[in-house]
Amino acid sequence: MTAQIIDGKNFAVALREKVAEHTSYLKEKHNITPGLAVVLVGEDPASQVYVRSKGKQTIEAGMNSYEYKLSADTSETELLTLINQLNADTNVHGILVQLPLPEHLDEALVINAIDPAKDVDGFHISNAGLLATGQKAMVPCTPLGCLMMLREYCGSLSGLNAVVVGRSNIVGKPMAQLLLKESCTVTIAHSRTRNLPELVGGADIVVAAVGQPLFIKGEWIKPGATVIDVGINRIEQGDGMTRLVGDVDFETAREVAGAITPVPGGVGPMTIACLLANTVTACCRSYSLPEPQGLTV
Ligand SMILES: Nc1nc2c(c(=O)[nH]1)N[C@@H](CN(C=O)c1ccc(C(=O)N[C@@H](CCC(=O)O)C(=O)O)cc1)CN2
Repeated sequence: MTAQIIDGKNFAVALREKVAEHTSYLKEKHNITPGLAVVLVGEDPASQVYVRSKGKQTIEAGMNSYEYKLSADTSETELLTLINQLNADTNVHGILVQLPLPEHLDEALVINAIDPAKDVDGFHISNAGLLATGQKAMVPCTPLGCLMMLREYCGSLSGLNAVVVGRSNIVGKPMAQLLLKESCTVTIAHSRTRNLPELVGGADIVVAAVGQPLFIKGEWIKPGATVIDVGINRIEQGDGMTRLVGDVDFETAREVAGAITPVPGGVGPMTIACLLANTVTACCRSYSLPEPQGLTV
């Protein structure tokens, strides 16, 4: 059996279309344009690419994009002052601070300074708590994108065994909460888990977010399982070139799985599409307008 490839690029195109449709509805019916502010501190090359892409896709969806590029030596006070200004700005419905931050900045302090209603990354402690208690939250973009694709491929997830490999606040933990909310039986594993091949072997759904290239092997996977690979790792090819791979050994896994996301072109494109979706959701909530179907869970 060769797995069906879950094409995240197609999913992202469809989601961005929904976002653009609702944005134009908000403009026409309510004279509101959703606005997203993205803050980048420093010159990390990958972050610069992601931030550029976020700005471009925000504008393409018809929303307002506000970019703030701060030098790597920006102080915590300067960054918090900017966040407070954005919190108070009624044209800004979503605020995002690109991660990772330079080491001298306290990530938790910075994230928790964002107004939770504008926290379109869903990283604020209030949103994490709301999600963990099954209440309406801003849902982190990468897990949200994974869940949207899983629902489409598996239909009902109720009763399925799901293993999330990875325990980060950004992906692993919220992913596990979302799957639990879908009535999956969820196991959170990580790089130190002792019987990982055995656990993965019992899973109908495997979400790999461990941050280690090719960590999960095809022979661990249960035949027919759905595999979602969140990893984005650049590895040396041997000829001086680098190649992007996930946390799953795609070539062996695709021979066993029922469906699998590739890297690149799987989860990654959905992350930015979900960010746009969260911005529209945050905008609607801020005006107590009905939320559009299909932009969140
Ligand atoms: N504040 C945030 N910081 C970071 C997040 C986040 O969600 N919020 N996630 C990542 C980076 N990221 C978005 O910010 C992101 C990563 C990857 C992709 C993507 O489309 N990847 C492509 C491959 C791209 C490449 O060639 O390098 C793919 O997988 O197909 C989009 C967004 C960390 N920081």
